[in-house]
Amino acid sequence: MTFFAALPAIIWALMVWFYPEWLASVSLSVPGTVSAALGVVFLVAAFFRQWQWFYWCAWVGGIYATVQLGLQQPLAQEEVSQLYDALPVWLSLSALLLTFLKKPVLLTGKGILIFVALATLPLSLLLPPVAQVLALLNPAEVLTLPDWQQSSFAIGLLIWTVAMGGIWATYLLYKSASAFAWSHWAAWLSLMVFLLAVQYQQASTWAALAASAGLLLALADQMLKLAYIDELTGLPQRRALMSQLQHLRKRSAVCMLDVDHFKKFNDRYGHEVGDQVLRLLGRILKEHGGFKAYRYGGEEFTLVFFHNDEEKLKNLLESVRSQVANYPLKLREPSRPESKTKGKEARGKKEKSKTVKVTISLGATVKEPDDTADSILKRADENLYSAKKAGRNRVSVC
Ligand SMILES: Nc1nc2c(ncn2[C@@H]2O[C@H](COP(=O)(O)OP(=O)(O)OP(=O)(O)O)[C@@H](O)[C@H]2O)c(=O)[nH]1
Repeated sequence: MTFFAALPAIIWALMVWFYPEWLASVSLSVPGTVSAALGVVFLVAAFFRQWQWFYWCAWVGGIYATVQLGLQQPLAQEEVSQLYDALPVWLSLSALLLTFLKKPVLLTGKGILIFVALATLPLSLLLPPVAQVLALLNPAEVLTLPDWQQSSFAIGLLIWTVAMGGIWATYLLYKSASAFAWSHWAAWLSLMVFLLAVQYQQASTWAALAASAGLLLALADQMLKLAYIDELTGLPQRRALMSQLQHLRKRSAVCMLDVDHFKKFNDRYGHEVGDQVLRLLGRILKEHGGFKAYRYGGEEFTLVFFHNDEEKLKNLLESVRSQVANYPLKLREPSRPESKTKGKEARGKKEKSKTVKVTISLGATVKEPDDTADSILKRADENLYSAKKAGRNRVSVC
């Protein structure tokens, strides 16, 4: 789903491919459209203190400014054509570097330096010697196949864009990347597509707008996650649950679930190991299927079922309970050696690990016609209490 941040770039690429005449016919006459779009991303990112977005805004802004200053004349001029050949190299190298660079917080010396460099370094391409060197590396030039020269697109550039874009997108899919990571790919793609569509009026403006829209969508996704997703387990949290419970279908059921003796567990193995248990539980619930899981708070989770078949409900909950109870959780020895020498000795030996098991109790109830969010949660909680009272590590449904 995080792929949606790339949609503006994809739409822009499809428009260039299928309806280039449409691009020529629509005039973006409002002055400063791109500055306004990047300004919105800046403002929203600053408001929510999402500094990482600033680097990509600077990257888009710097390249857009360079294009405006250097590429608005006929490509036949030598300096302009050198800049045109140098741009794909610059775009690709800097985008990859920025993706993999460990970025500091913006408001530090290093952060500000990187930000300023991203915004201003592309302007160095306007100096003929720099553009000349990069133009020599131009992969598009190397890949240009003479027979295809008649095409309206620069074929070498197209092959380069598809190849690099494809490898990058496969990597993002493989990594189940965030919307933010997709927005980087999208910003790069938007600007590469601009180079392919350089002959069309206002292509650079459309490209920068598509890149900004991708960044803004990724920012919206981040905001939703901050508001609705629990960081520790990756499950939706209480706010999302309450909104789901407001629109519960007629046939549904709710279950409250709680880790048994979690306080003792925390006291014995430490809070970090406790967190490990909660993360594991989150993963089991997410992967189990048959319900939607939420972290209610602390060591309590809520499951929402979209049916009210009690038999099916009991079987599912029993399956979750036994999966958790039988999961051997491997713990690293918590005690760290006091001295470096001891540490080395310890690392030389095989790392000791200990296996522990945790159990959960579950209380569920099916929806009644006049139930509210609070009343159904209260009944599920009472059933959870019964399961605890009956000895824990069990399911109570009624
Ligand atoms: N590690 C960790 N512990 C948490 C977190 N949230 C809540 N806890 C701990 O969960 C424990 C809950 O303890 P209790 O409510 O007494 O429940 P319990 O010990 O599980 O006992 P029963 O529910 O009766 O089986 C407390 O010690 C909290 O500090 C968290 O995010 N991480």
